[in-house]
Amino acid sequence: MRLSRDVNRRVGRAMHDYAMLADGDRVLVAVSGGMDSLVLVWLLLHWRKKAPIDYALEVVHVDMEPEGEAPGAAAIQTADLVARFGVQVHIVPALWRPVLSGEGEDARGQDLCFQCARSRRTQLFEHARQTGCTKIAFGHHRDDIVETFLLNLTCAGNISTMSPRQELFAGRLSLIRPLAYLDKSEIAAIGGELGLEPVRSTCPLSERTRRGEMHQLAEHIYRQIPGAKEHIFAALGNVRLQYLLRQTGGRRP
Ligand SMILES: Nc1ncnc2c1ncn2[C@@H]1O[C@H](COP(=O)(O)OP(=O)(O)OP(=O)(O)O)[C@@H](O)[C@H]1O
Repeated sequence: MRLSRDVNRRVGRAMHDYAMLADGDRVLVAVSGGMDSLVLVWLLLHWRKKAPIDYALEVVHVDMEPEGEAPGAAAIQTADLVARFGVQVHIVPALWRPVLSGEGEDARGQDLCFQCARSRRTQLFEHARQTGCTKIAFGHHRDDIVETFLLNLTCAGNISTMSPRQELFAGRLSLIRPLAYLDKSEIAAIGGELGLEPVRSTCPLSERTRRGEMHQLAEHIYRQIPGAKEHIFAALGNVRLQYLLRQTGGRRP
């Protein structure tokens, strides 16, 4: 299958703007079984065929519901889908799994989504270290980047988002997001053309998270203001620090 010229150009621009891949890289690709990360695996394989550089891919799924020592149903489905691209998935059983005791919080009142994502990331970092991968590719896209910005703005009181490339551990590990310039709908269209049926999330909280609320808010803004998504995304790279609240009274925050 071929990508449209526009999609191809934006993937290339994201890769280039953030120097995402280099010759000889070993890249861990984090695949959840959702459409975005499945398309990501396909895209990185497709890109390698025509790029002037070569890189190795280690595709990893953190199994949130293992059946004892064996992989769970969602992990098996994910591995089967990725096997269609001729690639094997390494299934890693989750070290930490949420125990629900109410509205998305554990017995100590901590946010389960946050803990779950943090634990999964830690496992992915460790797997990258063990397999000699210096980059981890995630399936986040432009909608995720805008919605994270809205989340941080409205719920955490800061102006930030997830960067298309983020350096960790003094540069020993980079997180990359090659789909950063694509919309979720464009990724779904690619997945549809590839005949992919994503694995349904079995997380009981997936429908009622703060992120879900940010998605609704973003959709509302886009309906009211044409071009708002493009403007918000552009604004994240066009910060006018002198027009923010920078106290100059000598007081340290
Ligand atoms: N269980 C998992 N194992 C490995 N990687 C994961 C897992 N869950 C999420 N990820 C990675 O984190 C990214 C963001 O996860 P998130 O939960 O927001 O997305 P998703 O809706 O579950 O799936 P997708 O982004 O694949 O459609 C995914 O694109 C994927 O790269």
